[in-house]
Amino acid sequence: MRLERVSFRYHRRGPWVLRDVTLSLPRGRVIEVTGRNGAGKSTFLRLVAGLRTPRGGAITGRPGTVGYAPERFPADQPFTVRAYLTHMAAMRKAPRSSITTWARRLAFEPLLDTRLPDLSKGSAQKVGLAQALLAAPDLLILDEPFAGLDAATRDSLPSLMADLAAEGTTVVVSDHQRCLAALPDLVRVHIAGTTAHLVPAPTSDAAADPAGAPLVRADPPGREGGTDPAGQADGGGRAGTAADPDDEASLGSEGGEGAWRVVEVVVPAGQAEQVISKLRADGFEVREPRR
Ligand SMILES: Nc1ncnc2c1ncn2[C@@H]1O[C@H](COP(=O)(O)OP(=O)(O)OP(=O)(O)O)[C@@H](O)[C@H]1O
Repeated sequence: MRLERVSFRYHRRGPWVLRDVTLSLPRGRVIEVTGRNGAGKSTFLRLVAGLRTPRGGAITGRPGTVGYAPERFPADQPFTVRAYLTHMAAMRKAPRSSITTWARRLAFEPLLDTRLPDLSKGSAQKVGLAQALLAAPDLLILDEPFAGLDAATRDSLPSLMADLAAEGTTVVVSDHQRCLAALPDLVRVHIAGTTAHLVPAPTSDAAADPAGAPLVRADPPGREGGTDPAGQADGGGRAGTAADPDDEASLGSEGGEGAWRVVEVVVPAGQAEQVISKLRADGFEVREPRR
């Protein structure tokens, strides 16, 4: 997959989050995305996942099957874990057996008949991970997957990712805690000041420079708009829940592949919250019309 001069901001006149980012994400590797709070890690992941479209530049070579787990799993949905994953498996044409496979592997099988809102944060994270894994994605994108996990699951996750990468999946992971640092062959993308560098992992031979000499470097003109709106994030990870309803350009139809379309969905009032939760869980942007 390649990002070619990719630029993105959430609002037409807002500050750039990423500017002219050019880099390639190698297939079949685990790619760790690092950067300070508000640097743009989640934004980068949403762009890579195709949940947001670049304002400028293009992303090419995205594999066909993409799994995405947001930073916070939207657990406010009135389903049991089993019903939710069954729905997700059907949507992604994944075999139902994949539900048990991942429930066992991520150690939440006893919770399959628990309602999503009743899950602990860590268990909800596991369900979020499982839904991303159901369809055996070629591109797996995980936003801070280690947060809230118990030690056993946290420890097993890096090797799970390495196994998937060995089978050809490109695994892109944002990780504050550097839980992946010990993985051999780790590729690292560091985001700072509207740019993203592809850097050698500290364990790699090429990493003689501890700061990580950039292999490819974007050319950042600096964040426009002056202020860094850190803290205005949409609550973490749900694609596009905080877009400005006036900002049609936030649909990102210009530049990049896979333009978005706006469709209106009319549902019985009593089911609206349920449908909204479902759509958001599936990674779609939901905007409610102004009253
Ligand atoms: N939906 C949104 N609408 C407007 N601005 C947003 C939105 N989501 C994120 N931002 C802004 O984009 C910038 C990058 O945010 P992002 O969430 O990508 O950073 P991050 O590196 O993932 O942060 P953290 O480490 O805190 O999770 C921040 O300035 C943030 O306020």
